[in-house]
Amino acid sequence: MYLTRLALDDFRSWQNLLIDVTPGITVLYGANGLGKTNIVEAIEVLATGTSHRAHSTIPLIRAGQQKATIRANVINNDESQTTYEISLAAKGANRARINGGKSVYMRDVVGQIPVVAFAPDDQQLVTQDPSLRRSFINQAGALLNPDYYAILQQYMQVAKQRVALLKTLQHQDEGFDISATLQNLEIWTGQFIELGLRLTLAREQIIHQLAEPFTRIYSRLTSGDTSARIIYAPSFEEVQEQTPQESTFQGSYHQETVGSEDITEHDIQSIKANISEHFRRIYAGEVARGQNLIGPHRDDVLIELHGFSAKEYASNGEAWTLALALKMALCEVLEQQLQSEPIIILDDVFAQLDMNRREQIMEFAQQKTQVFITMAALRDLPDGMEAQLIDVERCAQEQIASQHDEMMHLVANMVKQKSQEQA
Ligand SMILES: Nc1ncnc2c1ncn2[C@@H]1O[C@H](COP(=O)(O)OP(=O)(O)OP(=O)(O)O)[C@@H](O)[C@H]1O
Repeated sequence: MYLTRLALDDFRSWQNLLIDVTPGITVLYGANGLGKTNIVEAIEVLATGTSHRAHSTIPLIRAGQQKATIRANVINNDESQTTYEISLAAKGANRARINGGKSVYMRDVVGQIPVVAFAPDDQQLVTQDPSLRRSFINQAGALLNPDYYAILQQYMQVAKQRVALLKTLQHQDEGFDISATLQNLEIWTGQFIELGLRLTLAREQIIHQLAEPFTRIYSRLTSGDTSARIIYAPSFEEVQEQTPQESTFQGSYHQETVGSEDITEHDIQSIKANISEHFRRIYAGEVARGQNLIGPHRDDVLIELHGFSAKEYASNGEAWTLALALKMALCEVLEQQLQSEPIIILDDVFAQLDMNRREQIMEFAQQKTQVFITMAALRDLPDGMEAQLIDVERCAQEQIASQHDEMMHLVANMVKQKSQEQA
């Protein structure tokens, strides 16, 4: 699968952009701040519904506008063509279209185009706080599990409603009859557990799929270090109790982790009952803080090296290689599951990485059907690499020229209207 055309309207810095691309390597080059990352970020958002550098839709929409549109023509494995389009709204629901048809949900488009992006700050996946690892697992989930994105959206919605109710309870005056609000909270808590558990089990399955290739690829990148592990750490500890994945912190590690497909209906009912019980214990604290104190929005993925937490112990170089192995593991799992190579994005990786890592990433990417590379200066292009070159400064100038034309057209129309009114 590969892209042949990308069109953006009011996405980040781009009022309008239209680029035609070919399979193989496409290099987007130009000075800092021209909008190169914005272009590849649009591909990532179209593929996964999210961006690794934005937590909401607002920053993705051009400043002062209400809506951003990303459109791409894709050639599928059977050589047919599909046009995918998503519209991100500053207010209200985001929408999507396939082949210019009727408006559909974002979830109908998300996951259709397999894309994995590599960036120099990927090592933060290992060293920084859990929200980055949750973003990674959400993107992986959107690509690997057709239900994942919809479950995540519903969970976030219910989590928001539940917080609103907790805050209402927090601010009730003494003597106020709170029984109706409590009843309401009970209903939302039930839904929160239901959706939260589905999300937790989906995430567990994704980490289960990634675990073996991650360890193997890390070993290959480091010429034989087999100690790298990823372990899912769900906020709903009740799931882990039911499906233990041993960490090397506590002793010997079992290569065979438990996937969510091994969990029976009986297990699920018992996990739900235990989570409900947990909520009863923390309920007063939730009201006091006005927050959902447990749930997948507090999950983490532990990354270990030599039995220690990589977040605390890994060197910069090790952290970068761990992150690289994680992204490459996702590519491998996607490839096996979809029988098609994912599209690869290498965002500004060449200028900032040492020669060894540049070579590792290039060797990997050069075998893929389509690769997008952004770079400030063409001199960073590895010697002998054949690529389609896109001058982003020229794209930006064309955009300014078309804005100018549009403005002149508007002014001309206004003058015409005025003179007609006077006549
Ligand atoms: N929502 C937005 N509306 C308007 N402009 C935006 C928006 N979001 C980002 N920008 C602008 O986009 C520009 C950055 O674009 P981008 O990150 O793609 O640059 P780049 O070409 O990749 O640069 P570098 O080589 O430094 O990484 C900045 O000037 C920023 O102000």
